[in-house]
Amino acid sequence: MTSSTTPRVLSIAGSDPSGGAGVQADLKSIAANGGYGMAAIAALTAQNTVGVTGVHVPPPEFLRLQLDTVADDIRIDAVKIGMLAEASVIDVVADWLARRRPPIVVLDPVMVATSGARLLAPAAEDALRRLLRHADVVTPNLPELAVLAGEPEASGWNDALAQAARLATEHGVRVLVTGGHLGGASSPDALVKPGGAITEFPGARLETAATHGTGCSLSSALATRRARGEAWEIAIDTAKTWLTDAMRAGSALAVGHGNGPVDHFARLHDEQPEDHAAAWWRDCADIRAQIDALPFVTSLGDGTLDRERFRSYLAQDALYLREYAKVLGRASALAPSPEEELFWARCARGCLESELQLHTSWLGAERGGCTPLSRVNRAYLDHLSAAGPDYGTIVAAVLPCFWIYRDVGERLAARSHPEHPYAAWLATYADPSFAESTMAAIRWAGLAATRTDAGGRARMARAFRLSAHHELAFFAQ
Ligand SMILES: Nc1ncnc2c1ncn2[C@@H]1O[C@H](COP(=O)(O)OP(=O)(O)O)[C@@H](O)[C@H]1O
Ligand SMILES: Cc1ncc(COP(=O)(O)OP(=O)(O)O)c(N)n1
Repeated sequence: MTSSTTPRVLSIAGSDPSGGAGVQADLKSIAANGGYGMAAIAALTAQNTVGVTGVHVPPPEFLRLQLDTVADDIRIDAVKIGMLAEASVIDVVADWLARRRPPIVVLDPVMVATSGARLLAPAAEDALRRLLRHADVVTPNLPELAVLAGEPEASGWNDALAQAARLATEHGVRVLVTGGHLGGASSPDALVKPGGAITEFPGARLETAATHGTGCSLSSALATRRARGEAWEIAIDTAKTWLTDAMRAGSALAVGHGNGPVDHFARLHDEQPEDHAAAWWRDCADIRAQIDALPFVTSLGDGTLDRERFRSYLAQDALYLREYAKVLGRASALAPSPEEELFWARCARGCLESELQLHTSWLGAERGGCTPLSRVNRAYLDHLSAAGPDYGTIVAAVLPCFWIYRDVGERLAARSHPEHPYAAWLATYADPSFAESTMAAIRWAGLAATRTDAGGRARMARAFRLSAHHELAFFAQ
């Protein structure tokens, strides 16, 4: 059997037949954030967007059977725990975690629905506190935080942070306190660690009724993103940004008459990673047309390019690649997931190998020193080194080098023939592994655009276009 990089995420929670909260929301959230979702049902509710009309708790032993049966067959990378309803159910989950704990456990301590209905028996609150020691992160809203801490509800955000710090330290668990129940213009969240270290995630409050299941959706997105290798702080940031987009799009779903669901797949409708990259590509069509028309490119294609001119291009290319590799190294260091980290690191290595190859096969043995860096090359490299400081802007800035080189190279390679004076060089453009790397770089840069906000996307678009300008100047020098 082959192994997959798609994390398998199990929700242990209650069912919401209206699809906005509970396991139904969890499964959508897990899928929308790049995981494979599974669900063991701890309780059933009869509810809609207006309220809860009933709760039914199946025998806890049947939950134990669901959990063991799934774990007997499937590697579980992360668990998200939601509504557990009663102490006997919580005890089954605690016992299962003690026996077969998956590496990541996110606990959403569901107690009361927005509509006011109780989803946890008051007598089960102690059992839920005992479950905290099995979790990596617990994600209470303000009323839930107060119950877990055994204190009155916090009167403001600073009060909530202090309460979360006490809870985190007492139980040795990270607390992601969510600010949806705060009044005012903002809806911040904060990660509070045992010992009291706080990382805040600011957020503007949206004026929307699409708030049903926000806590469920956030906690399962967080479990999924962490299982994809993002550090806790990055995973919270990306999950919250995703949820905000899903909430914003929720009202357009027009589901129900009360507090409607979020649109978990809002990005599927209107924001594919490829869409961003395609827009940047379209936006530099004028620059690409100028590159195609350059004497250097046309004469390389028809074989009339002057030898010295070609050699000087290769010498600048070699100098460029050494510095470009360092920028790719920065992208790797800032990458939010291990896959991206590895990808950019491999590209950096590939550049250094190509630079070496240029010397061994085309330029002669000596590296550096002989050919001075041209003014045009310096300007391009300065632009790349100054890109950032965020990951998205750096990967947008490095992308045109992949993409334009691949695009121009494809057409040049097609003009080659056995007698072509540059046939050996044109053959390097047809390397399928470079085509694959280019596709992957486009995908990762596009994904970075979906993770950031409008300002970040504008910076990425500018960085891409500016790099395309430098590509033009590089070919023209
Ligand atoms: N009106 C809103 N605008 C923006 N974000 C919100 C809003 N309401 C809730 N959120 C966010 O949704 C997530 C869940 O929040 P919260 O309402 O505190 O939990 P729960 O749904 O468990 O009651 C948090 O990230 C919170 O900041
Ligand atoms: C079955 C089920 N589980 C959990 C909830 C509560 O959802 P949550 O996201 O915490 O908040 P609201 O939907 O109540 O705003 C639920 N309603 N049903």
